[in-house]
Amino acid sequence: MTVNILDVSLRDGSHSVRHAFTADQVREAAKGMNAAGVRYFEVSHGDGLGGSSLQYGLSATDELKLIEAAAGECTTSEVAVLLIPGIGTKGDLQAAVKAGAKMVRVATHVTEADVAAQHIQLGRELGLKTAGFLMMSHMASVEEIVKQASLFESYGAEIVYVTDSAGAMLPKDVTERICALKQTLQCEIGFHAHNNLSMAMANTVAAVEAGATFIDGSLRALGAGAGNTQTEVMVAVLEKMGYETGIDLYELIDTANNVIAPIMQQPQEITGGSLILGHSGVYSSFLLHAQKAAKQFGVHERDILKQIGKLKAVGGQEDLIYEVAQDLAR
Ligand SMILES: CC[C@H](O)CC(=O)C(=O)O
Ligand SMILES: [Mn+2]
Repeated sequence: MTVNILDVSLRDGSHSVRHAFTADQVREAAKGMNAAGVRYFEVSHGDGLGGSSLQYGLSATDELKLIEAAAGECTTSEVAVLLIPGIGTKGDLQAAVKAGAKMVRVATHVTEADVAAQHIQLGRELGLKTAGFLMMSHMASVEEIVKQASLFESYGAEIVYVTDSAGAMLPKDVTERICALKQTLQCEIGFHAHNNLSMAMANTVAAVEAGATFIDGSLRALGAGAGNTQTEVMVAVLEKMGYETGIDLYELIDTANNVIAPIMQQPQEITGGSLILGHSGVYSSFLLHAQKAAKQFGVHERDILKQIGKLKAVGGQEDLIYEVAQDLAR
């Protein structure tokens, strides 16, 4: 049995380093992942193509330069990009392909797959490996996820991901969703975790056991909030479970330790803030915005995050974090 691992250190990790990756850092990480046999790894702003902005955070280096740097190191690996319709455009995807991208994951809020039709179709027309990525999957019922995933499949997605953006799911939530998708869809199923409740590895194991064949991880867990399932640990766990990953564990550990660890701006751990992300069901990428707003308005980050969870804020509503902080300060 084979599990395809897609590493998101150079995309989800962009949130964690405040979008400050340099071309040299990306080149070194890409070189290491290619040598280790990682089939796909994602490169772009944390919020996907076109994400560099005041709203989401400005990139230190143009993401097309990062994609080019990564693609230049690939002999067997392929560079993936994330595209959130409305943040990135079809033009951004075409430019990413010119820079060397071979795969696209079109991401929408879990109840809004219909906004992805033309982007998924374009991905297929461009010859890319094309996936749909249902963000904040904890917010929808199993029936709703099946409905939305079926839309992705009908547009041409070859893989549909259940994405635990808030790190709020428990293994039984993952099992239910992946099993229902396996029963209904023909395409492959993927899973993306965040470790805010320390459930990333348990959820990943649940996903694979339920039939998911594409799994995300990041080296040293570099990602938003408490980070993702740690790729090098996941490779070891999957090997012990008897799955083929095609990855050389030692090469991957060396890349994690020698390239990714020195880039990290803070330890990738479960802090009070990231714990509340998982507990209240808040987007992992909201954490650093909440910390900034907390400082600016003299309130506690966890009060902001708890309120954001109550408001059921979704990606794109980062400005609400500052409004909530201002209200709390009053
Ligand atoms: C804001 C985009 C987000 O980081 C995508 C993702 O990785 C997730 O929803 O977990
Ligand atoms: Mn993520």
